[in-house]
Amino acid sequence: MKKFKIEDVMVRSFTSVSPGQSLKTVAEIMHKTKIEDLPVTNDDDKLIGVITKSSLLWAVSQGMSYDTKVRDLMVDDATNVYECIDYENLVDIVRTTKIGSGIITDADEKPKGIITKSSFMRSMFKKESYLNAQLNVIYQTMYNGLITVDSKKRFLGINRAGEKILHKDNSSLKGALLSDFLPGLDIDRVLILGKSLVGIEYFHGDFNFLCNITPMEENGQIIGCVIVFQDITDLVQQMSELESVTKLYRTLKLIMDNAYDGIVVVDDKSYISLINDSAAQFFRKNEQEILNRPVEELIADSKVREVVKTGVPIKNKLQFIDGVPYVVSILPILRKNRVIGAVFKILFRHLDEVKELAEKLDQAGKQLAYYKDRVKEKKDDKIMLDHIVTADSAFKKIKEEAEIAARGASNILITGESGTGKELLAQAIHCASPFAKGPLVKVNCAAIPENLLESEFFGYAPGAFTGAEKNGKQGKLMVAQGGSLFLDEIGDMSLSLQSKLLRVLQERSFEPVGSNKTVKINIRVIAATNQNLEKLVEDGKFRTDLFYRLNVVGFHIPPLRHRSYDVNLLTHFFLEKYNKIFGVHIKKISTEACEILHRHNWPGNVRELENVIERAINFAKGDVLDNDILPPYLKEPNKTFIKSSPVDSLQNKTALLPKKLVSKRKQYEIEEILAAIQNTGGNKAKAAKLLGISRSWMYEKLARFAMEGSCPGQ
Ligand SMILES: Nc1ncnc2c1ncn2[C@@H]1O[C@H](COP(=O)(O)OP(=O)(O)OP(=O)(O)O)[C@@H](O)[C@H]1O
Repeated sequence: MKKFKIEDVMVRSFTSVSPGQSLKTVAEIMHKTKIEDLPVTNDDDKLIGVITKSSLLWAVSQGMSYDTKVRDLMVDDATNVYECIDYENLVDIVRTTKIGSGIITDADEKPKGIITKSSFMRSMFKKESYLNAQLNVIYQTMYNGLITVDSKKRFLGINRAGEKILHKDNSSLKGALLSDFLPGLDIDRVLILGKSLVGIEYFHGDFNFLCNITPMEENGQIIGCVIVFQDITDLVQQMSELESVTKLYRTLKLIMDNAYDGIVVVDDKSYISLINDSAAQFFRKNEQEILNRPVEELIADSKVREVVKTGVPIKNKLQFIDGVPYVVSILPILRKNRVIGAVFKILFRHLDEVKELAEKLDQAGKQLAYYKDRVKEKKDDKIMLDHIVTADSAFKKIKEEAEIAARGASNILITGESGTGKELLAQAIHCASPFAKGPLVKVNCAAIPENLLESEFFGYAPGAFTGAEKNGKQGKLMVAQGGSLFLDEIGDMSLSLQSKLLRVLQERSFEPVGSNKTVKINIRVIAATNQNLEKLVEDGKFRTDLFYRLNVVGFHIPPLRHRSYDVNLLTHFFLEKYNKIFGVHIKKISTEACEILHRHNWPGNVRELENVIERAINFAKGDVLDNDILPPYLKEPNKTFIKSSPVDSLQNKTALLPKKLVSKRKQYEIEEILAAIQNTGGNKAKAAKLLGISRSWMYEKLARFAMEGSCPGQ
């Protein structure tokens, strides 16, 4: 603040008078200078008194002569003020002096200036407006909001920050009561007791404020209060975010510390930012000594830095640490496509343990398939032949024949690659048959653990062997009584069980394990396999007599790649099915996506197509299924023709002869294109649509076939 200076207050140009001068001279000087109190000095110019206007007027009123001397009227106990007086003392003097002015003297008591009440007031006004301006700047540039209200809680003023926070301006608040704009803010204690309130939390709508409320006093009276407030909504939000980040960090650390494997996390500069207990123990380091150190100080020749640089993950690679092989993975941490760190994971289990685990997993997988089948058996959804979707003439014929065959009781053998719909056909045959009143019991000959196969089939008598259930167990043959027994993967059945099954089929009866009671059966057997049973017979792995017993009626379902009509039809069928399941509305498939689906070889047949559509619907945005959401392997051009299911040996043979395969495939394709053109009355655009391919692609194919001369009738 500006320092008080007496020169700013005093009048400098004045005239001193001597004791011998007359009243007339004094009156003339007063009139000229407009100063009503003049210093009286002696011959040494020292102040000896003051002659005032009021004493002059008094002399005139008494009829005194104008020649009366100053010494007769002057006040000699004049208030003189030293120039180095401070502000408070000066205020005192001005307040108490009788004369109404003060003479400022220097150290030699010589007058230097005069302070009159009016000059003092002027300087006070100046000072006040200066202070006001200063206050206003502080108050307006404050980050916090500030509101003043009077003792009746009426609005007095608000600063700019306050206006912004409350979204109200000064003029709109004029005349308002505090309860109008900050309802519920209690300031009574401040106004009544004169006590300040600090750190009051106040909620207003969606906002949180922190307030300090201070009383304003004048002469011991509370005349209102000042409310300083800060919007802490963001702060509260940030605090809660910080709290959740801390919680997340603790959870992450807990999970990491409890993980069996060693985990090291690095930042974008490959400095260690996190390490779990297992890894710290493994590297025999203390967490604190390794945090924020370059990763190489912990793992000498790891590729962590490389992963951080390239963003390319390294998965399940063998790395020797202290001469021991470990499986490690290094995965980049990405944020908005930028690598911001990496996770190094070391699998502590020894590799032979991993192998053992993989075997166990495989076993568990088989068991899972087995139990899944058992659960499926419980479902009594009826599958009719109409549920089998096909536009393929060969498959349509199979459906017709299956309907006729279903009416009888002959055993049926269904062959075809994996995923072509063998089980679906078996279910439909069962449902269309007189055995439909009974159950359809499935036995996956490849999934039942070898040691359980016999008891699963024939069941066992009570107490048949140690560990057996007390009351014995019904075998599948018994459960299937009056219905159908679906023997899936029959090609995987052991030779010993094959003989037992043959006996059952011949005698239509069997004996449960550990029992000598013969049970008569009335079942229809439907067997299925994706293996070439004839070849297995040739190799002595499958009994000839059983083969003929089962193959009384035989159906071979063609692979999907030979049913390109079906690709389009099934695609739309699954689209509709998964639209319903997922509650989405993917209306169509882009032409590019259709072409990709058409070009693919479908080694996994309908199951693969169903999985592709299910997955695509999961990823689809909008209402069109586009090629970008199809799995990348479908778009790799060379793979589609090479891929062939290893299961059908006939197909395997053709797969080994690419030329033959290609020409056979071409033959199929051209036949389908021509059939489509015929079905659409020669309309090629419609034919392409029916096939789910673009017109240009169809023309291109026709032209190519015509050139190669492979087009029948062209
Ligand atoms: N023509 C079809 N119409 C509708 N769905 C089909 C068709 N063919 C197969 N599917 C579906 O494809 C999946 C695989 O079919 P399924 O299990 O019958 O094949 P599979 O030949 O028995 O296979 P695997 O030999 O591997 O047991 C099932 O979900 C089935 O419903």
